[in-house]
Amino acid sequence: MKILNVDQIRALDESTIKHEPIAPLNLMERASMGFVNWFVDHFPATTSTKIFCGLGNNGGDGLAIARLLMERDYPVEVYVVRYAPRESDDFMHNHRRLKLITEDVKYIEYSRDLPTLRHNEVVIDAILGSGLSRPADGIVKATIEAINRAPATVVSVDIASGLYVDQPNQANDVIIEPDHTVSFQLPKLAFVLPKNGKYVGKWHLIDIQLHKRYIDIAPTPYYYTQPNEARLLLHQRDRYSNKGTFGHALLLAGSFGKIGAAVLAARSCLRSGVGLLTVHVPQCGYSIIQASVPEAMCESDGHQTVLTGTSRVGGPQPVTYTTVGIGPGIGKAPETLAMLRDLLPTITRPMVIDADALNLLSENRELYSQIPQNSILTPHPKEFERLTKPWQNDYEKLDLLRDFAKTHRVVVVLKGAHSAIATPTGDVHFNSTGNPGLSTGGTGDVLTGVLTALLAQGYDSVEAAVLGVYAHGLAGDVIADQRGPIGMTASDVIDALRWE
Ligand SMILES: NC(=O)C1=CN([C@@H]2O[C@H](COP(=O)(O)OP(=O)(O)OC[C@H]3O[C@@H](n4cnc5c(N)ncnc54)[C@H](OP(=O)(O)O)[C@@H]3O)[C@@H](O)[C@H]2O)[C@H](O)CC1
Ligand SMILES: [K+]
Repeated sequence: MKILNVDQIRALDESTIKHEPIAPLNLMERASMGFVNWFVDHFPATTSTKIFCGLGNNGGDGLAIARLLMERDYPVEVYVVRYAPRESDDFMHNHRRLKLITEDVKYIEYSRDLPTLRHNEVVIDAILGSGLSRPADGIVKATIEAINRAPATVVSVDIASGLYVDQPNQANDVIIEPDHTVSFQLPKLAFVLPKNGKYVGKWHLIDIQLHKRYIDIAPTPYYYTQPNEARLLLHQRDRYSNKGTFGHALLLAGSFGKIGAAVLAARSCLRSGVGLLTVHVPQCGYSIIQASVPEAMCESDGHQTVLTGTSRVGGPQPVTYTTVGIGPGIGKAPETLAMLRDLLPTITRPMVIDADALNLLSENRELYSQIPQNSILTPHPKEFERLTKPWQNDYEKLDLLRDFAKTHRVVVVLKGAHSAIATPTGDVHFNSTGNPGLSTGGTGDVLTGVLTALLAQGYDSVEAAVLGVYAHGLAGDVIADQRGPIGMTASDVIDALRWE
């Protein structure tokens, strides 16, 4: 699913109005009706509801929503925040329509006009929407602050008032902190950026049948992975296939005290459909791998505690493997760096690079040019900062991410809420699965195993990253549904992986 910028969202509205065709007011009615249907599903008709409206079309939505909820007998109070002398046409029209059914519309011009908000009430925030052009100040700011202070449940229409759709807010901007955002048709970039979490809450999309053709041809680098899109990426297995069909992966993982990382990556690699797996670990890990991952072959390194790449016991060279994954638990010993230096030029196919392998790269940036094209790198934000440089906000981080992927012609999976997958062409796919339960040791090792398995099976790097990250998050969601996110382990995630 595409994520469009604010100008495109405006043009999409206009295109819908022109091509459907539909009057702007009727489009507003359709959007408001969609919101109300969502609201009715979530809050009973006894819910005391206060709607705060601005003077633009977001406020127009709020007035239409007020009328539609009153028609359904919700106890609704309407407040118009009068911050300017100007009102949009569709605001005015909905204002007139509302006045036909109630005289009781209140106006907020000064702080003393603000009502008291109680915990058992719901506030609908329709003050400012995608038309935000400057920080909230004056009475708008005071109203937002009062809503944020209140114990009431808050639902924002389209986007939290004060939050920009696709550009950074300043640190001292005053922004609604909603429990829910109910938006129209497509996600907004602001929704998928981790730092905006409290300004978005849970977000929901209402299909208001905006012009499909416009969406189809609109250029954008940003995508949000939908379940059906992920499912379409899945390769179907041929009945006549054999284990050779699904590749032979080599995982270079583990060091003394961190052999568990190798075990987790190996198990998830096998659970993700690899044909054959060889795990290369320091000597101290040999028996552990043999005993705990019997399906894998094991190669012992010449070194007791760290990877050096020497003395592989009868193992073929990396070049003969379909795919190599490196990083989980390897540490940063000088011998391991030397191994990485020797290894990179010998690998011609995309590989998976994670954890301390990324840290070794960031400390030896001359190696960037040796990374095989289309490799998948899986940094968490701190690792990504080491690979690049610090950023001021999520938008700057996104630029760095796209730049890095383009410059080095790699796929970068920046892990976090809505993991962002940047491609060598500069596109970014935001993941739609996963939950805070995944923030626990070992889940990154599991992801490395998953991605290594997908590359070994012949998925291209972008598809492998989009599908693998989606499936990994979905496994976390399945566990969270069953028994909550707290206490989830990386091993649980492996067990919950599904490829169907
Ligand atoms: N397809 C859809 O998504 C649909 C969306 N709809 C709704 O329409 C709004 C967008 O409406 P718009 O009128 O463009 O924008 P706003 O309601 O956000 O407000 C614009 C006015 O507010 C002024 N403004 C901007 N920033 C501030 C501020 N900080 N303080 C005070 N006033 C502000 C702005 O002034 P300018 O000087 O910039 O012109 C405007 O006067 C969208 O969010 C949806 O809710 C439609 O209902 C249908 C489909
Ligand atoms: K709003």
